[in-house]
Amino acid sequence: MLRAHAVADVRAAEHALAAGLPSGELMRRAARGLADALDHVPAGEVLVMLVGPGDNGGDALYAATHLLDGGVRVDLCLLDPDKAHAAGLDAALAAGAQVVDAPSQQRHCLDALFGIGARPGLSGRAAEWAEWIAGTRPRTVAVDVPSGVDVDGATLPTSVHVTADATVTFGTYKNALLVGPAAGAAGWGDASIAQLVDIGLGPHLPQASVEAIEASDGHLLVETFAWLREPASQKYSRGVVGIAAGSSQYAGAAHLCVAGALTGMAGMVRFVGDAELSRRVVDRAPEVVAGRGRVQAWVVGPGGGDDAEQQLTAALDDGVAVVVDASALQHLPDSFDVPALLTPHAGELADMLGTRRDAIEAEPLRHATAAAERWGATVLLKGARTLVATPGRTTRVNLTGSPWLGTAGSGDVLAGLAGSLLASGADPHDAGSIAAFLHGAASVRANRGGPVTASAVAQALPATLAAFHDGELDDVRDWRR
Ligand SMILES: NC(=O)C1=CN([C@@H]2O[C@H](COP(=O)(O)OP(=O)(O)OC[C@H]3O[C@@H](n4cnc5c(N)ncnc54)[C@H](OP(=O)(O)O)[C@@H]3O)[C@@H](O)[C@H]2O)[C@@H](O)CC1
Ligand SMILES: Nc1ncnc2c1ncn2[C@@H]1O[C@H](COP(=O)(O)OP(=O)(O)O)[C@@H](O)[C@H]1O
Repeated sequence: MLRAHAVADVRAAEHALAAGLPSGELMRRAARGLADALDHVPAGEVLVMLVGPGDNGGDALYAATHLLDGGVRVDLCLLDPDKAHAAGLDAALAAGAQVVDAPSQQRHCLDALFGIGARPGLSGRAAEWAEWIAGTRPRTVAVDVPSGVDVDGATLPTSVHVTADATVTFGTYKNALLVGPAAGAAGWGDASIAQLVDIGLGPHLPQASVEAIEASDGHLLVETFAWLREPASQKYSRGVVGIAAGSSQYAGAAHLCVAGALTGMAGMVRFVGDAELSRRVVDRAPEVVAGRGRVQAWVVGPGGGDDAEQQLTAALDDGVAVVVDASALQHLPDSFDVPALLTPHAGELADMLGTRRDAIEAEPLRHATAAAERWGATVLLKGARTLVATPGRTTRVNLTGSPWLGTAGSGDVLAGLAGSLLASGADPHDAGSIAAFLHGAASVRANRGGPVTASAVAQALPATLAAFHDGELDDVRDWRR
């Protein structure tokens, strides 16, 4: 599991660690790691460092000494020369760095304006320099976090911020490096995710503020699904998932939701719907059993028509876990007596909370968490960085997939898959986050770097699940801006 921590927790851990170390040791470790991460800058090339007034600037100044040793030329733009880290500046100047007024033609840039001490938004010369980066597009690495973003809230300011090509962070990830929209400024392009320099904070860090499942976390499956440890498992001990999806207008949603459910962990899929749709679903997927019966979880709403409300009421009356998707989200009860996983996209969450879609997209972490508290349920907010929030649990962010996954019907596959995991013994938090992980991973494996259909994602899911279980997944993270 990859973990991010809140700024206050990072600071507390830093103090605890630093107390047992020689003065300045943590900054030395950070600077060494930062210099190593800048090995793409060739000897003889000029790197311009934008240096702020705090320790973030200090990291860069000490890193400059290593880079200068290796033959890189370093220009320093000091935001406030009187406040720059004094010992770091002396060391950088002694090693051969030169101070310049402003960045100009350099092709490599280091953003060391502000780190975790940052207030969101830039003004004055910091803003001018961020605009220079945006206009000139040198290859830019941010130190710890891109300057100007909201580090804990993972939002972008209305004013200017730095957009980096990559970020080198220290000790642990920060929310803004994993969660959108801020993570977009940290360079979730080529580098895909910030590079983490281990400075020894680990033993001093408390519970994470945000976490992400990784390709190496296949053990989660065995931990979550008890029947996997039981050779005598049969279809009913694996669990039965009921699907109430599709309508005359959106018949495809029924097929896609069923396809997602069939690829999950459950032993059987039931489908309820009108007679004609049921016949078509079973024609396409003869494994499916049509009609009501005992299930361990329901999926209600994908492509649902006018009867979504009645289907949700019937599912809730069953007293088993439920995935509530799409049109069923318009008929939520005030609270849930059963384990519930709500799977809105930003527009649907906006309707649920009585706000606008752009407000959700600007602050997905806050809104997903607020909705989870409001309904006492797990909220899986779909998007480029899908979030899974549950009261009392560490919010999970999904890092797999690519923008190609934003294709009609892929949400229906996800809802079916999540329902299957729920029926098979996962709680809503694990069901939602493991489903989002597998769904994104399957889309990349189905066609890395190109378009996928929702059906192709469903087809890729079984082998993706097996590879995850066996610890054989390749890199399935978002791979391109
Ligand atoms: N934690 C760790 O384990 C380790 C941390 N390390 C490093 O330390 C970094 C944190 O350093 P830091 O605390 O000195 O804060 P930093 O972000 O450099 O800047 C604070 C200064 O900037 C100012 N300022 C802020 N925002 C502003 C804005 N928008 N516009 C204008 N001004 C603004 C702010 O002003 P104030 O808010 O006080 O008015 C203050 O003067 C951390 O990110 C990492 O790189 C490593 O060395 C090793 C281990
Ligand atoms: N830019 C993106 N990168 C990765 N995944 C994305 C992106 N955009 C959308 N997705 C994913 O695609 C799926 C779309 O679901 P949804 O909006 O419900 O579509 P539909 O209703 O057509 O099924 C979600 O799983 C979402 O997280």
